[in-house]
Amino acid sequence: MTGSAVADLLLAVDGVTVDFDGFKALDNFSLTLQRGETRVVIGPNGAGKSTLCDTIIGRVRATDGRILFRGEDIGRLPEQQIVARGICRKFQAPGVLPNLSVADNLALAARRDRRWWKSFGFGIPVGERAMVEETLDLIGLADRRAVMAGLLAHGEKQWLEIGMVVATGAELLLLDEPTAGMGPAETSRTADLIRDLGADRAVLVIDHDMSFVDQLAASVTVMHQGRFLKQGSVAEVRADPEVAAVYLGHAA
Ligand SMILES: Nc1ncnc2c1ncn2[C@@H]1O[C@H](COP(=O)(O)OP(=O)(O)OP(=O)(O)O)[C@@H](O)[C@H]1O
Repeated sequence: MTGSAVADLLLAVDGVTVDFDGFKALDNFSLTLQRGETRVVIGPNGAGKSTLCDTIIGRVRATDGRILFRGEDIGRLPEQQIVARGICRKFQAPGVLPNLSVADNLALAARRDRRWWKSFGFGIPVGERAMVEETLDLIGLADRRAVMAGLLAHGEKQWLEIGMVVATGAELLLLDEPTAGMGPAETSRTADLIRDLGADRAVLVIDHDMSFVDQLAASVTVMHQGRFLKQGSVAEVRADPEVAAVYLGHAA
């Protein structure tokens, strides 16, 4: 590996096993992500995709193996410290605050001082305000900034939540089924948004929707029974008979 490739290595999941009382939800699983890379993780139900995200964010502990973020072993850190290091996860269900405006939801996410209730009434610091403006443009909701988040359409709520992950300043974004419940037009806009998330971050996406995965045009990792099965382009993965047997066969 060249020096710059090492410098750009953001995440290394290295031989991780998660053993739930003898059942291996992850089994010697490895994956690396460079800065600027988007990776989609697919696999049939129970393949271990959520457990992978849970383990990266510190909700589940690896029984074996290491998780390195920017070279630091984060495998034993509590979740808040992992988030403070620059990893943020968006869950499938939207988690926006419905009675706050779009801009205020982003402002909360952008807060460096997490004791936001102490300072929320005293205005938003300049750097955080800039982050809110940047994120509003990125997620295409600038003209909806004053709308209460609870009044947004389903797709808009999902984009706001992706924006909230971005506004934390995280370098590694974990997106769990960002297109859940969306129609084709919203799905396609979500693919555009994720592609736009920028060269400075890394994005790990879990999704079942192959048309969305196609549109993302990102590298795909296929998991099966907690193990790495294949990695390649969507076309390579689609053409792979082993993948067809374990994943596409189930999905059809
Ligand atoms: N806390 C737990 N205790 C025991 N088994 C668990 C636990 N969490 C997950 N598992 C099991 O580990 C396996 C992997 O689950 P996981 O949710 O990571 O799969 P997944 O690929 O995300 O599946 P899906 O696509 O259905 O969400 C499953 O068989 C699941 O039942």
